[in-house]
Amino acid sequence: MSSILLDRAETAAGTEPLGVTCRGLVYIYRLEGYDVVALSGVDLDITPGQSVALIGPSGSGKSTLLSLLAGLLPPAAGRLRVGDHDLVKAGPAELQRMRAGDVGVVLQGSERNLLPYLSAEQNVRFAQRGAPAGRSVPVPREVLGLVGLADAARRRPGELTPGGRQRLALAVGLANRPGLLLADEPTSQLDAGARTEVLTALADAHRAGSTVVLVTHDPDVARSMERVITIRDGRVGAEGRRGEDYSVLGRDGSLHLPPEVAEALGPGALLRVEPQPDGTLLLVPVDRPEEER
Ligand SMILES: Nc1ncnc2c1ncn2[C@@H]1O[C@H](COP(=O)(O)OP(=O)(O)OP(=O)(O)O)[C@@H](O)[C@H]1O
Repeated sequence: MSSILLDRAETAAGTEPLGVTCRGLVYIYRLEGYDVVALSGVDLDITPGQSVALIGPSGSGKSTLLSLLAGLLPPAAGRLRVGDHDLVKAGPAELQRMRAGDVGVVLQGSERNLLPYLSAEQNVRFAQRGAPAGRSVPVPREVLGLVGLADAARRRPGELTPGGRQRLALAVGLANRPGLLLADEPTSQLDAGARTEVLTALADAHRAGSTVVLVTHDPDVARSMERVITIRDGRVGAEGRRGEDYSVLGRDGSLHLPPEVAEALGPGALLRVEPQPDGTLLLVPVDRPEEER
């Protein structure tokens, strides 16, 4: 797959990779009669240029977090910065400008990102029409080349394979050379070959200078990212880096154990915490006193 945008020095102003800072981020869906707390205090830093997978059980808050990063949902509490944008203070005009230039969003399901009656090239051009004044955008065929669709510029989404459509959705997300690319389940419902195509396109986009954050249920896709963040019960519960797993201490002092460990111990298990001379911590399960059983 080709490689326009590969030289960061050549990228235009505003296309530097963007970082993300979340502090105590809360989001609540307010329904008639009751509230659903989807995010309950997310603390997360993503440095510019990182590639990050958000994984976790269904309903844990991954898509909600991605929507907040995209400025599509407003935080109920906490702090959220994407590059220079303070998403707590930003008004609708700034959020729209951000999505039109700095942040590319690929929604779940390729068809939600594409206009079916336009060719691949026209879809990319359509996404470029909102680019901020002064932003130099690549010609659509170059963006298509980045996702391996240089030869499909005249085809409509319906004439592409499922993997091709998903790569076109990525091209639309990359149309304005965003510093942050957000993608929700970009490989779901694809066969192994198409999944590899999409992963290659994502890797090329990452190398070209975008920070990449994606939501996935696919462990192979997650492993292809530099960091794997596990969202549990609306907050960051664990993190994986270079094949090593870490638990993350919550701001309320709570600690999620790996699910298989938590399941083996059972809820309410009593653990003695023993700091070790080498700086590690030992958690020792102990029996509850007779009178508590
Ligand atoms: N539009 C909505 N209205 C009300 N509640 C919602 C809405 N969208 C999500 N939720 C609830 O918010 C919580 C988090 O949902 P979210 O979709 O962010 O989780 P997820 O980890 O992305 O799940 P999945 O992996 O199934 O997509 C869940 O309890 C869900 O039921």
